[in-house]
Amino acid sequence: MGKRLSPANQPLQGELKVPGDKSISHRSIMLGAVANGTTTIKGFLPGEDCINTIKCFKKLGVPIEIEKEDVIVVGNGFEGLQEPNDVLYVGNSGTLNRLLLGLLAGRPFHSVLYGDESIASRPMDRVAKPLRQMGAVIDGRKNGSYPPISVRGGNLKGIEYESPVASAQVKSAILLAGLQANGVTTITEPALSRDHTERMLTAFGVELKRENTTVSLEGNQRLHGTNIQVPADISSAAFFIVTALITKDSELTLTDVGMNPTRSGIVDALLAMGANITMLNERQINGEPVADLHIKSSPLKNIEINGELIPRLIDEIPILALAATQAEGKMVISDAEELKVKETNRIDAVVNQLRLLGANIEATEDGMIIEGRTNLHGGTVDSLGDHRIGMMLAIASLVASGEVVLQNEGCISISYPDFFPDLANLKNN
Ligand SMILES: O=C(O)C1=C[C@@H](OP(=O)(O)O)[C@@H](O)[C@H](O)C1
Ligand SMILES: C=C(OP(=O)(O)O)C(=O)O
Repeated sequence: MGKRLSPANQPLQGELKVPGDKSISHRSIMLGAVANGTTTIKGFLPGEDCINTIKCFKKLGVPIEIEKEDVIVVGNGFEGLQEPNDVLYVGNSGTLNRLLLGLLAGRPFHSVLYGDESIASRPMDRVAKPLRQMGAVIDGRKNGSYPPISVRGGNLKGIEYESPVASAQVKSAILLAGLQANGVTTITEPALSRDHTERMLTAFGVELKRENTTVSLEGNQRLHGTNIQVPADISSAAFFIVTALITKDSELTLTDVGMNPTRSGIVDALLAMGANITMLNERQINGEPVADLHIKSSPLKNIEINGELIPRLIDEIPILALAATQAEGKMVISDAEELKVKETNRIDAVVNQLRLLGANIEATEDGMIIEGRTNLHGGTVDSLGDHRIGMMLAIASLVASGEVVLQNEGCISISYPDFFPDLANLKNN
């Protein structure tokens, strides 16, 4: 069947606070669970990925309550985690699977992690390899590389690790294991990936050293329960930022958006393309930069997207590709092979689905090339079970000349359960 999206060509007007940051929401449960004392989380994202994080930690014996808008986690240190009686379901979440492996690598018991069809094809060797070097016993499909994956942890020793990929999931998994290891753990990455783990560990009282792309910490440190306020997710905000820019006469304010420099590459890229985006009320919450964004429709010019910018906007590439179809000139995205190991192969998914609407776009080995400015037409497209592809295609329907039918739109609730009602409110203002 699919969801029928009629062409809108209508401005977006008004103010919106998008839901809480997914990366920060996951981490707030994980660190709260292994801290000593109570952690109260405000602005937690109630998307499926983060709900699965809560369920996994409940199975590990951690009391977690949802009280109105707040999530309350009562941690009892790393020792408070108990061997689960059942397998741990990580759903669609790479972040949950990889960070949980890191945490459990330090626990002297057996756990099995499994997820949905997409997770089964996402590589885990990038975390399993360094965690084995630290002393954990990890096995899984295809020679221990793919989920379902099992871990028997304990007795870890610190390592010095040079990661071949700029991945916050790899870095965070190693740091979570390192906290339980004897000695110092150091990780260096080829470019700086999102640093929410480092910032939040500091908020929980952990001491760590950071220099450029290297972070290190001493093992056997304790975390102290704290209060966490989760900023609005810039990755969710990106869908509305781009909509406001590419639809006529739009004017939109997005409040409390997380503007961590390791995440704000999408705003930098759009500003370089000529976007009218103003940052207001810039402030810090729990060591995370936050601002309100004011966005007005703008004529855009395509630029090249590559290098150190890539990890700073990796999840926003699908919506950036849509923006490029509406901008003047050619956008070349390169150095983005990591897109191939997300919820789908996002190079193929973006190219194949946008082509169905008439986009002039082609895949390359490590990215894509988009020729603007194209009049998109209607058609039947598919999220392929990937929430970011689903939202990008829903936004594409707003600038298409005919009806777009979006198949498998249900996955959008993985990161943004109220995406369609929020979009409708901004259109009706
Ligand atoms: O650590 C995190 O919260 C995330 C890290 C990124 O993945 P990688 O670590 O694989 O780059 C990102 O794509 C994902 O959406 C969330
Ligand atoms: C890649 C993503 O998440 P994860 O790796 O946690 O599945 C995403 O949300 O775009």
